[in-house]
Amino acid sequence: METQSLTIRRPDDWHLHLRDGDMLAAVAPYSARQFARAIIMPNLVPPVTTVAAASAYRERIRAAAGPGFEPLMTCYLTDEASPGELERGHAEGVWVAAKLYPAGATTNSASGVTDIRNIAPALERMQRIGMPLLVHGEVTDPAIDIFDREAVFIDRVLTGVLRDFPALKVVFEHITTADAAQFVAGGPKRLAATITPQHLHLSRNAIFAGGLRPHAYCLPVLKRERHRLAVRAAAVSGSPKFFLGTDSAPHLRAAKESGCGCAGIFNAPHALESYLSVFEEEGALERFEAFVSSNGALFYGLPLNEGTIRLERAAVTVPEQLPAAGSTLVPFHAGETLGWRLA
Ligand SMILES: NC(=O)N[C@@H](CC(=O)O)C(=O)O
Ligand SMILES: [Zn+2]
Ligand SMILES: [Zn+2]
Repeated sequence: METQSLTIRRPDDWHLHLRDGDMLAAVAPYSARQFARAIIMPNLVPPVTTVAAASAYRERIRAAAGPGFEPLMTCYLTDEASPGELERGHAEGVWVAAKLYPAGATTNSASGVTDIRNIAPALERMQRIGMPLLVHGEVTDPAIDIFDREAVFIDRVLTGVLRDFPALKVVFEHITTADAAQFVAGGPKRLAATITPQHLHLSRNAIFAGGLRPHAYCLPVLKRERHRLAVRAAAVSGSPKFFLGTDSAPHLRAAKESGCGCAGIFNAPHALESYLSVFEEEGALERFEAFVSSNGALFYGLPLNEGTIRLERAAVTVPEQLPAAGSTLVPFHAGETLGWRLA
């Protein structure tokens, strides 16, 4: 008989953009409704590079999300990243991890790292204190085709980081390729990956389906079908190295539907249901809970959440748009009907 409902430990989101100000106020409740904790991305303008900025941002998030949601803060690494500041923020319980954006790789990455060698002292310190490195894993070399930038990052950067810092914990964020899935699966235990719902549901054809579809544009860009299938297989494999990280990345409608549209998909409103439909299609419902509620916490060395949530079978139509910051956001799956609902 078909499963009608699923009760699981409260899940966490290991990769989330909440932005700030009016946008933060509009989007935080969607995540807080589903997740107990989230790793908060630091790519604000200006980026979150100091303990004081992270601590103040954490308070703004708590206020916007309400009780029962714990923001886990990250430090944005720049060429000038200070080992002392990283260690202090980690020791004070403000920073859980630090994020590497190769300069120019994605939204608000202009202050990112221009050469991995520049952050060697920071990585050395993080390795020593057990602070994970989170990576946007794409090279920025304009000579490299955009669809190959993740695979080339493995060879040009990630392999060297893992070799030179043999105890550093690394999360390869939002993986999109068979190359990345295979690299993580075959790598050491201290290497893991987050997976977004869009990279499980869509191949790059979605960007061009009947016309140009800005709401299917994110970075790393969607890849060809064989990569989507490999990422799906990794997600439902039961391996503890893969876990939920939505990469929900809100940009107002006008910023997406533009002559130079922003990269990012706002998937927070129905994230869990979206992942669940993938696990159901793959016949892997029994592996859903580990992917969404325990693999990430175990990797980070954090306690598992107390309490449970329930998902039930029901047809839910995702709105075409949602209000935010005096304008609108178009959510992932807009206008589609999903088969599950968070009770
Ligand atoms: N994923 C995206 O397409 N965009 C993210 C940045 C990122 O995670 O790379 C954003 O901040 O908008
Ligand atoms: Zn990224
Ligand atoms: Zn992101």
